Formats: sequence, C-alpha cells, structure tokens
Amino acid sequence: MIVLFNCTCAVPTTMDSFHPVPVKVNPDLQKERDAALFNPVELTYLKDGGKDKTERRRRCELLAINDPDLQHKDISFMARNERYSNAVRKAVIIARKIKEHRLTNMEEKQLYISAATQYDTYGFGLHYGMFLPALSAQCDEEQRNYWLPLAENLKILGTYAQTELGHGTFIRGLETTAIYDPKTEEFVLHTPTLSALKWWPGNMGKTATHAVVLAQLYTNGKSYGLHPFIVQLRSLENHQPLPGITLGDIGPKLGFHSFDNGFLGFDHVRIPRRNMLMKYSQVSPDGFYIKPIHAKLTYSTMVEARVTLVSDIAYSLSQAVTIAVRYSAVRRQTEQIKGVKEPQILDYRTQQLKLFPYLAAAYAFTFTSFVITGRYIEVQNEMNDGNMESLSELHALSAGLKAFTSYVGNEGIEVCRLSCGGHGYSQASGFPELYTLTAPISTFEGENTVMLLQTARYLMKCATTAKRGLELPRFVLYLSQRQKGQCPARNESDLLDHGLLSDAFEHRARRLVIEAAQKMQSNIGKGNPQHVAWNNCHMYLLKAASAHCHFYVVQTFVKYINDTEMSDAVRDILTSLCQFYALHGIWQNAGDFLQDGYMNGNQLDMVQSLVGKLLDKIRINAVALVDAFDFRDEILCSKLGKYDGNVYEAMYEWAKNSPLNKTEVHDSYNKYLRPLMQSSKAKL
Ligand SMILES: CCCCCCCC/C=C\C/C=C/C(=O)SCCNC(=O)CCNC(=O)[C@H](O)C(C)(C)COP(=O)(O)OP(=O)(O)OC[C@H]1O[C@@H](n2cnc3c(N)ncnc32)[C@H](O)[C@@H]1OP(=O)(O)O
Ligand SMILES: Cc1cc2nc3c(=O)[nH]c(=O)nc-3n(C[C@H](O)[C@H](O)[C@H](O)COP(=O)(O)OP(=O)(O)OC[C@H]3O[C@@H](n4cnc5c(N)ncnc54)[C@H](O)[C@@H]3O)c2cc1C
Repeated sequence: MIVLFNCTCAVPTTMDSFHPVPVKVNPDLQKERDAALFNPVELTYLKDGGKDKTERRRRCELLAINDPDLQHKDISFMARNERYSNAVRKAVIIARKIKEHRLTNMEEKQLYISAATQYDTYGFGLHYGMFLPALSAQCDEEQRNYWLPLAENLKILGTYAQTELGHGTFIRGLETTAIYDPKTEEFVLHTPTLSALKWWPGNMGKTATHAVVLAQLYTNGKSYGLHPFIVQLRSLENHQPLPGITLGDIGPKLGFHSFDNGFLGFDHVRIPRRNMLMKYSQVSPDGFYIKPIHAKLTYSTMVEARVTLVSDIAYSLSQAVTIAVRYSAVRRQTEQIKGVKEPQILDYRTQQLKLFPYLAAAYAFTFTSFVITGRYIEVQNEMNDGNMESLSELHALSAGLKAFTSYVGNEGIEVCRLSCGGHGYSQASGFPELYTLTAPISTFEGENTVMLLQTARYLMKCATTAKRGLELPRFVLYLSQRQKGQCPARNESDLLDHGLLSDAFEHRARRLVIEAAQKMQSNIGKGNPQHVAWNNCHMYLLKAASAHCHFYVVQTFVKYINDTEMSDAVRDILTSLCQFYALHGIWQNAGDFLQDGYMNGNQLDMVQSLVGKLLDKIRINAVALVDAFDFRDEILCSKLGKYDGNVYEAMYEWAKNSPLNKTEVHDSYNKYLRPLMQSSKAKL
C-alpha cells in the first residue's frame, strides 16, 4: 500500500496525492487520514477510470490552476457586471490556452475548462454545452461543414433558444413562428406575442452572435411543429443586434450571476432556407416538407444535456460532502465531560446521519453517471446507423435520472450547508455558489416533476407490454417478472446481502409501477378521459418513476462493485457504502416496503439497527472517502473544506479581503451615521 503520510509530522511523503504539501495539517484531519482503512488514491483511480486518467486529469487541472492569466480576486467580492466581464475574459483566455496546450480531446478540454472556471459558470457554457451539440446533432453534412468550423473556432458564439416567456415545459406550445416563403427561399421568423419572447437562454443577453432557435415551422400554409433554425442575432462587426431582432439580459437571478441569460424577439426576420437544420427533416426550395424518421429527434439536444447533468450533479454533491465532512472533522462543539476537549462534530450521530447518506449518494450517482453515459453512446451509435428503436428508452432513463439525482443532489448540498452551522452560510464556505449553481438543474433541461412524469409514461407502456407477455428492454425487464413474495431476510446479516437489497428495491419499483398502471386503468374505466386519469394518478405515477430510478441507482451501485476489479480494502468500504445507501433508502421509504407486507416491522427494526451500525464503518473512513474525490482547494473554493483543515486561519484571511474592509471608516459613516448620532435629537 502506498503510504501517503507518515504518522508524526503530518506531511505527505509521496506525491500520489496532488495536493501541495501543506506546512501544517490540522491534527484532527490528520488523525482521520491516519485511521482510514483504505488508500484513497486507489479509489481516486477507480473513480477516474484508472491511474493514467487520474494523472491526465490532474495535469489538465494544474495547467489551469497555475496559469497567472486565469487568476482573479474571489468572485464573492465582485458585483454582477464585474462577474460577467470576468467570465467572458476567462472564457476567451481558456479558448486560447486550450489551443496553446493542444488539448484536442473533448474530455481534456472539459477538465481544463472546469478547473479554469472553478466554481463560476463558464462564459461560453451554452456555446459548448448546447449550441455546438445542437449543430452536431441537427445539421446535415453540408451544414455541418459550414457551421461547425465557424462555431468550433469561435468565429461565431452561440446559444440554444427554446424556452419562451410563456412556455418552457410544453414545447409543442411554443409560439415563435418560422414561415417559409418559397418566392425568396427564406424563412420568416416572428415573435407574435409578448409570451412568445425567447426567455432564459444562457449567454444570449450579451454574448451570443448566433442561436439555434426552436420555432413552429409553416410551409405551404401548413404547420409542421417545432424545428431548429440557426439564426444570426448580432453583427459580427460591432455586436449590435441585427435589424428586426430585440435582445437583452433578463436580470439578476438566484445564482448564475456571471451568466447573461437573455430575452429575444423577432420582427419578421428573414433567414435563408438552408438555415433550417436539416439532418432529420427538410423543406425543399418549393416548400415541400420531408418529415423525420422519428418525431422527437428535434429533442435530442435535451437528451444529451440530461445525461451530462447526472455527472454534473454527482460532481457537485461530491464537492458538498467533501466540504462538510472535512469541516466536521475539524470543528469541535459542546463539551460532553467537564474539562475534556469538545468532540469533533463528525462524532455526533445526527451529523453522520446528515452527511453519510449524501456521501453514499455521491458515489452511487458517480457510478450511475458512468452507466448512463455508456448507454447514451451506444444508442447514439445505433441512431447514427438509422436505428431509432432505443430512443424512447434513453429518453425515459435520462429524464428520470436527471430528475432523481438532481432532487437528491440539491437537497444534499443544502443539508451539507446546514451541517456546517453558521459558517455554512458564509460565501467562504463555497456553499452559496455551489447551491445556486446546482439548484436550477431541477428546473432546466426539463422541470423535474415533468421529467419524472415522462419516465412514468414510458413505464406505464412497459407495464402494458409486460402484461401482454411481450419483450421489454433490459433496464425495464424486471417489470415482466413476477413479484417474489416476502423479503426473505431473517437476520441482520441477510440484510447486508447486496442481492437481497437490490431485490427489495426491484420489488418496490415493480409494485409501484403496477399499482400506478392499475390506478390509471381504473380511472379510465370510470369514464375519465386519458388526460384526466393521468392528472388524477399523478401521485402514483411520480412515486412509480422515482422508485424505478432509485432501483436503477441501487442496482448500478451493486453491479459496479461486483463487476469492477479493486483491492479488498476498497471493496470493503464501497460495500459498506452501498449497503448503507440501500438500507438508508429503505429506512427513509419504510412505508413503501411495509405497505404490501414485503417487509415486516421486525425487518424494519433490523434495517434501522444496521443503518446505525454502518455509520461507524463509514465514520472511520469518511475523510478518506471524500479525499478520494480528489478536489484541489483551488477547485473546491471553500475555506471550510480545505485539504489542510486550517479553517479558521483561512476564514480570517478571506474576510479581510471583503471590500467593506478597504477603509477603516466607511463612507456611510460620514453620510448617515455621524449626522444621526451628532444631531441634537440623537443626544441621550
Ligand atoms: C447542460 C450542459 C450545458 C452546460 C452549460 C452551462 C450551464 C447552462 C445552463 C443551463 C442550460 C439549460 C438549457 C435549457 O434548459 S434548454 C431548454 C430545455 N427545455 C426542456 O427540457 C423542455 C422540457 N419539455 C420537453 O422536453 C417536452 O415538451 C415534454 C417531453 C415535456 C413533452 O413533449 P411533447 O412533445 O408534448 O411530448 P408528449 O408528452 O406528447 O410525448 C410524445 C412522445 O414523445 C416522447 N418524447 C418526449 N420527449 C422525448 C425525447 N426527448 N426523446 C424521445 N422521445 C421523447 C414521449 O415519451 C412520448 O412518447 P410516447 O409515449 O411513445 O407517445
Ligand atoms: C438557470 C436557467 C438556465 C436556463 N437556460 C436555458 C437555455 O439556455 N435555453 C432555453 O431554451 N431555456 C433555458 N432555461 C429554461 C428552462 O429550460 C425552463 O425553465 C424549464 O424547462 C422549465 O420550464 P418552465 O419554466 O416553463 O416551468 P413550468 O412548466 O412553468 O413549471 C412550473 C410548475 O408547473 C409544473 N408543471 C408544468 N407542466 C406540468 C405537467 N405537464 N404536469 C405536471 N406539472 C407540470 C412543474 O412541475 C412546475 O412545478 C433555463 C432556465 C434556468 C432556470
């Protein structure tokens, strides 16, 4: 085993850890690292996909972190205008440096960008996150050859303009029109009402020169639904909006302060026919419409983004638990025995119960993100070969997992913040930025409830297919299997069996899906139209979709441990973490497991007892488990989560930089306080 630290001087002795050698590590944190039962570096390699990949990631990160051109004061001390400007400045530098460092591989570029932007948004986030993917997915060959080089070389800067002031979820109801004029071979883009203004697209307010605009296509007097068009918004000479185009920033938000989410209106703006993205559907010069091979191919950019967001959530949650666990190891509170040092707050059971479920979830979601990304690539390849069979499956899976993981992720970040007490509320903790960056993931790329209902819609179809004895895709195959009766656990050791735990979640998901399908049937049987029955059954449908996703995550965690090569020590801790994730999930959703008698009160007592026992196993390894995420301080951007644990020194230094401390006496004293206190009325 690689020795990371020697026991006495608390200084790293090898460079397997890429944290700079700290002068002094907080002794409490050091004690935690010394006591851990596994080597975190091994887990880092596993999470990254191998030692080589870890080293490559670290190299990319260091390139950004050590670059003097990318340094600036803490964004917490910047006003919005300054933040926007800083984000654009950095985005431009990042683009240049990516070329200079010859980072051609997509993964390397992303690693570099994420290290360079730290905990702020990326100034070209929409350009790379959605504009380029939309062009790649929706352009035909000729269009790709024209637009992609322009976009890739940043000759044009793009955004993805779909949402309108009055319409976000229900995109079939978008109002922006694109009417084809065969006389000039142009489309006329128009915003017919206030509610049709494009509203929210990132980087549109001030940055973008172009947008992929989603609009209702009309040709030969007929409507053909939503289609993507590439539209130039601003002059490439002076950045002024082009004639007929109204543009602006939508104003400050809960977070995303460096981002220029914008509004956009069209007044009969003409674009060439070939600006409709024509990979899947086409309009010929005379206005003849050719429909796509699958009606929902226009939505593919969103599917890709939802898949990416599962990884993003896993990453953010990992950051949150890193901050909270390290801080909980150095923070001491409330004397228990007179004269004896106050305990580390990490020793409180309630603190462990706050943090460890999210620590386990961070790992569970990381492994889930590997699987869904892999599945996305497989389906993408099938689709490139013209086979659209798995698109619905991928849509259901990505929509559900994006919603399930972001609900838990957002909740987890907030719980981690609360677990740090007052200091969690300071921007120095990193939580305000982390929380506000992650919070909208529950809303954008498909509002979470709506996404779970999409998954439920798919599951309802699968339940019918299963009832008919027809074949189902692998990830829903369990719906065609019979319920297995009662949970066979007789003692606590049975309940630690991964197979048994996975079966329990499978049973719950199948029961809830079948129950929702039955409720739908009986609602329709009572004469309700489909949409009324659907609305009446929302509570069953949501639960079914959520239980399905929960099962998927548990199953994935179990499978990852079973199928992956790792040392016994790492296997041991991941096994405990997986058991804890599943058992805690059963405990939190006890009603679901008791409702149909699958589990009984006695088994639930054992579940609860095991949750308590596993806290101890995780407690001893908690710091090592978060160290294994391998976030450098420069990336974590938290004074509470610093690798060396010297929290109070860091907080004090940070506070000194507050702009309010620039002068000893603030202007407002002379303007307001002095007149108040020195006026005759104010005299005592
Ligand atoms: C993210 C990475 C970038 C990082 C950059 C930095 C930060 C940037 C920050 C934010 C970026 C944010 C961007 C955005 O938010 S873009 C806008 C996103 N908007 C949405 O996601 C809208 C959500 N709404 C929808 O997706 C749809 O309207 C709907 C699915 C809710 C309903 O669609 P509708 O056409 O009405 O469908 P039906 O319900 O009638 O279903 C018909 C049928 O189609 C199937 N289906 C629906 N969607 C898809 C799909 N994507 N793929 C495949 N199939 C789909 C559906 O299941 C039905 O199938 P059926 O049952 O067999 O009939
Ligand atoms: C930070 C941020 C960045 C964004 N960036 C972009 C971007 O770059 N480009 C872009 O085009 N858009 C962007 N958006 C917009 C985003 O995609 C939408 O806000 C999102 O899709 C949700 O739609 P909505 O706002 O219409 O919510 P609504 O649909 O109005 O949701 C409001 C409530 O209604 C409920 N509801 C709605 N429909 C149903 C239903 N059928 N059944 C049950 N309940 C329902 C929801 O569950 C929710 O509780 C961004 C948004 C944010 C916050």
